[in-house]
Amino acid sequence: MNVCVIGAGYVGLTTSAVLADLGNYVYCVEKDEQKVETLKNGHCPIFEPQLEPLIKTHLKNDRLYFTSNLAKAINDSSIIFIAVGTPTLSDGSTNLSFLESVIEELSSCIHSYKVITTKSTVPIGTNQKIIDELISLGVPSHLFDVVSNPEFLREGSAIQDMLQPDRIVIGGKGNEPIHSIKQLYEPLKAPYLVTSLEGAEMIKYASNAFLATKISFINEMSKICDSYNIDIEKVAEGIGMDPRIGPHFLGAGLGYGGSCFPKDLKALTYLAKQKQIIPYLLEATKTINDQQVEFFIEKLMKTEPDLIDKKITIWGLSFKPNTDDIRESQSIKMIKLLSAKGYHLHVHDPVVNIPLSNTTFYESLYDSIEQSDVLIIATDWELYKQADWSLVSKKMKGNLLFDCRNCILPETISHFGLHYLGVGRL
Ligand SMILES: NC(=O)c1ccc[n+]([C@@H]2O[C@H](COP(=O)([O-])OP(=O)(O)OC[C@H]3O[C@@H](n4cnc5c(N)ncnc54)[C@H](O)[C@@H]3O)[C@@H](O)[C@H]2O)c1
Ligand SMILES: O=c1ccn([C@@H]2O[C@H](COP(=O)(O)OP(=O)(O)O[C@H]3O[C@H](CO)[C@@H](O)[C@H](O)[C@H]3O)[C@@H](O)[C@H]2O)c(=O)[nH]1
Repeated sequence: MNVCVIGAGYVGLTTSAVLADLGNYVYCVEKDEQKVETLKNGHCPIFEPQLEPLIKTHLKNDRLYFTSNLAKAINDSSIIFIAVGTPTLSDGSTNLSFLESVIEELSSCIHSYKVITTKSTVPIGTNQKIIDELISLGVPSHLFDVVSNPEFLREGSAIQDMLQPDRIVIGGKGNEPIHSIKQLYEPLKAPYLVTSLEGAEMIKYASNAFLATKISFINEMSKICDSYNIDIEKVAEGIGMDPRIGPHFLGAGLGYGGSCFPKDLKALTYLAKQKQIIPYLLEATKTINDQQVEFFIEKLMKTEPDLIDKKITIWGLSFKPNTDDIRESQSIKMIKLLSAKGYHLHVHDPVVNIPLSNTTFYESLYDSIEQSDVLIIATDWELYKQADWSLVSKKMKGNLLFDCRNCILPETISHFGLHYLGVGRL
């Protein structure tokens, strides 16, 4: 099949590479011409495991084209995916300006039947508005159908998530467009859930809200565990053994960041309030997450009150491991708060290197801890979990390891004379 994907971000690039891998011919249309040039040369502008090799393979075998020419891509494709950003506005509502310009551009390019498929996460009612807008811009209704096909990939494992989805949600009206999308994904052998446009939009928000709530729940439990000297990791394991709860997303730590949970929680809260519903649980989830970094800093200050003039090293800048995405990174929030308190920080990250005030960046993991008094792990990269603790303890001046992701076993480091501080951990 010939497919067009609009937007070469995390979702657009993964969708393009995977659809090419499934045997389709894919145009990936991106408005940023510099990005298009980078991609045409086989370089991926983002760090996402497995993505660059897949892009290179399908550029070579002519299944994947990068372009900024929307009209040609639309003319040659029967299915169009929209994967542009839908960021938050200051009142919590969603900035749909990228999507709106795509619809306007599309309206002048549709001359034969197209299935327009929204992968971007959009507020309830947006897909219906796309239909109304295209018609009002003069596109005959028999020349298109609109389908909502929300994306559930996680950064850091995007390719795997898209190749082996837990489910494929398709929202729409009529059999023909839904059948086309099912045909496209047929090789994935995933379970389908077919619903209305609005149902699919809501499933995406409810999924992210539920996962974020699970994280805030375990973070609240970890504070209670902390004050009663109970190991939260055992508690998470114990509750997770109940299949009604499940073991996933019970990792206590600095809280969630990234481009999705914070944004989608705000959007759903806004949507609820638009209908005079007070979303108590969503608000509590956000409040807990917002306080998490301050809670960790207080914990650090209680253990090590005299930190001024001491060398503090922080490992990890990205919002989670295996990505270079720093959107809403809790680690960066922590660095900014500590820096505002007058501390100078020494940081390392395997893929992110951005300028931050009062911060020295190190390329080398072990150089970053030379003569450090405190080492803070803010992102649970495998590299940090596998660190040479004997070397760490030799290089550091002090001995405090503050594990903000509970990703190191306390007994692993205690052999080397390091003092472990986690959350809800003995
Ligand atoms: N990042 C994720 O892990 C993830 C997962 C699931 C769903 N989503 C949702 O998918 C959507 C995209 O997210 P993302 O992280 O990939 O976004 P992103 O910001 O990384 O990328 C969006 C891309 O679209 C391009 N773009 C904007 N307007 C365009 C236009 N008119 N024509 C062509 N290109 C245009 C931008 O230049 C950018 O490269 C969002 O709605 C997001 O909520 C994201
Ligand atoms: O037990 C856990 C699991 C995750 N996190 C944090 O939660 C955030 C989000 O992690 P994750 O969900 O793995 O990454 P995302 O790439 O943001 O993926 C989420 O957001 C995407 C965009 O909507 C969805 O498609 C995915 O299904 C959804 O998991 C990160 O800061 C993690 O550190 C925790 O603190 N504890």
